[in-house]
Amino acid sequence: MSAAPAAFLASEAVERHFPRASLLIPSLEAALANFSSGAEGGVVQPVRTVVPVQKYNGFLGVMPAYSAMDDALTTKLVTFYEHKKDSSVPSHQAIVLLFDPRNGSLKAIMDGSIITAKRTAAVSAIATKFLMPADAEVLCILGAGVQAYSHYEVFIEQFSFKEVRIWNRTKENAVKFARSVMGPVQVCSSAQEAVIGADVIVTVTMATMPILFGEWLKPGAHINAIGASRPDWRELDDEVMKNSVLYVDSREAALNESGDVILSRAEIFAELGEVVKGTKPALPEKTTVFKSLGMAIEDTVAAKLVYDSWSAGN
Ligand SMILES: NC(=O)C1=CN([C@@H]2O[C@H](COP(=O)(O)OP(=O)(O)OC[C@H]3O[C@@H](n4cnc5c(N)ncnc54)[C@H](O)[C@@H]3O)[C@@H](O)[C@H]2O)C=CC1
Ligand SMILES: O=C(O)C1=NCCCC1
Repeated sequence: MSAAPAAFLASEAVERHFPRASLLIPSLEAALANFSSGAEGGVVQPVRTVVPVQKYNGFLGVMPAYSAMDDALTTKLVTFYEHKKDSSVPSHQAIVLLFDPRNGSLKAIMDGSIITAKRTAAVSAIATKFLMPADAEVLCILGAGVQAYSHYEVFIEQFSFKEVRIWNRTKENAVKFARSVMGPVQVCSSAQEAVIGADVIVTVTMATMPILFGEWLKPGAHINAIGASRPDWRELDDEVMKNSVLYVDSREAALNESGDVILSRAEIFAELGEVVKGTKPALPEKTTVFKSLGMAIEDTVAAKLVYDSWSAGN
């Protein structure tokens, strides 16, 4: 007897079954809490394997995870390449494979790019809910790529900022961003101009050297640091790292993969999952950094949501 053929869910199907990042927030909060509960949480997730493709300035990441609570088993394959200006392909491309945990059969192959964009933004929204200052009014986004759009969408839905600012290395793309999203966005000519006075900052660039400097920060600001996922890459300078309370998605990943954490030697205060569980405090009155590396378990719960909706014929 052979297993039923795997379903293929292209990006249109994934988008249809996962139209808004916020749909995933409850399952992601549970997954983060389970991840930070050790064996009891039932999450098995090794630090991802990353294969450098040095000749072409690219990387292949392999991200497997199993969640006993969700009874879901996946692996994501993701490539990320330094974006060439004339490149017609996105800098990040991904697929997620969903297996039947009972027997190992492959159930679905699905586009992973939308999942990556939305689940990352949803996790940042969770961190922001806990860590942003009480009276946050100004949102600042540094970067204008895929993650900038997904973060904007969920942040605008979940919070009520009075002002949104964007800066991008290539101003043209910041202007394009401001023109294509729903609400008003102020395009800034420098990162400093965008950051000064901001309450919540999202760094979503492919920078390998700091683009956010501590001397610009408003005390009490919250930063979601999404880029710089290699041990020798930075988005934040030492002053940001040393003068903030540092939250991470995974301690193990941060100490292996994050140049901002490793090179600054900043002390990790808590995993976001510990805050969700209530075993570590959120300190929204302090200046806080959430250093996100991205976790396979986030893809697992997203893939399950998509597959369950698809197989129910929604
Ligand atoms: N933490 C997580 O879970 C995830 C993190 N990421 C990371 O988020 C970042 C953004 O990803 P995407 O939006 O998908 O990429 P993208 O290629 O769509 O956008 C990258 C942005 O960075 C800018 N940029 C490129 N080089 C730069 C530099 N040296 N200095 C300043 N800006 C620069 C580009 O102009 C562009 O606006 C990347 O670092 C990516 O690896 C991506 C997926 C998940
Ligand atoms: O979590 C992910 O997916 C990624 N994180 C860092 C960069 C590549 C994709």
